[in-house]
Amino acid sequence: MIKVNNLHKSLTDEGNKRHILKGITTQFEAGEMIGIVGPSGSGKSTLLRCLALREKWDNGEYTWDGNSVIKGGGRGPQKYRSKCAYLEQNPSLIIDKTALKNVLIGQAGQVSRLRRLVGMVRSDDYMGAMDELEKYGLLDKAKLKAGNLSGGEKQRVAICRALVHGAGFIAADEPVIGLDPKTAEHVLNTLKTLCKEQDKIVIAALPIELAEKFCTRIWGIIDGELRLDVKGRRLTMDEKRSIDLV
Ligand SMILES: Nc1ncnc2c1ncn2[C@@H]1O[C@H](COP(=O)(O)OP(=O)(O)OP(=O)(O)O)[C@@H](O)[C@H]1O
Repeated sequence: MIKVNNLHKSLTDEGNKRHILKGITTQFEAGEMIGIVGPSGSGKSTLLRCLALREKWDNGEYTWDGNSVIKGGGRGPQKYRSKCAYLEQNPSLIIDKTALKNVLIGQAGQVSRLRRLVGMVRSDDYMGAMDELEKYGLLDKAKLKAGNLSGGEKQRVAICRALVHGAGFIAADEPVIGLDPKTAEHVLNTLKTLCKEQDKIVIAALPIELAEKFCTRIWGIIDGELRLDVKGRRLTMDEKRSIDLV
């Protein structure tokens, strides 16, 4: 169980300090797939980056299975960052390295800088990476340079990379934007299966119709506040109105 209490985050834009997340309090647990919906600029990406320990918190408490990760500000220790993965709209793969190498090296933020720098790979890592790529139908792409993969393949390589390095929680920022509907469904089904069969936690910023279709829970965020927290289902007009989505 992950608990967030009173998360605050401000950002400075051209010298002006803006309060972006205003006291987010929530909790979530293994197996949940949560869709975050809300208008543009409401704070979805910032919340995801804070939850995945990719950005410093100004204030708030964060506990993971009862253990304190953040108390006050900061970004939390590496031990916890390695349990969190952050999937971006366009996965940050190293384009001139193979899919396999990308999986082995890991993502900055999740894997320690030293390990990425040294690029040390054990035979167990190699086998684990190949197993994971095979599970996601990417075995024949393992030796291809990441720059030559399609958008959906890149996103699945990023998911493999997260899992190989021990992610229990994946925060995904609009992971299917720009993908055709069939590929988008494939990526979202992959994430859904991870939650259902491997007890992972996925929290993803998604268009409302995809959140309704794929998620077990929906959060609605507006102006940095969590206004809606319901089971995954079609939202009513009143609920959509409450987060300015009609
Ligand atoms: N680095 C930054 N410096 C200053 N302000 C920022 C920074 N990043 C984001 N913001 C501001 O914080 C607010 C929330 O941004 P965020 O990207 O979290 O929203 P969002 O809901 O994900 O938006 P979208 O749906 O358009 O991606 C916006 O007003 C944005 O302009």
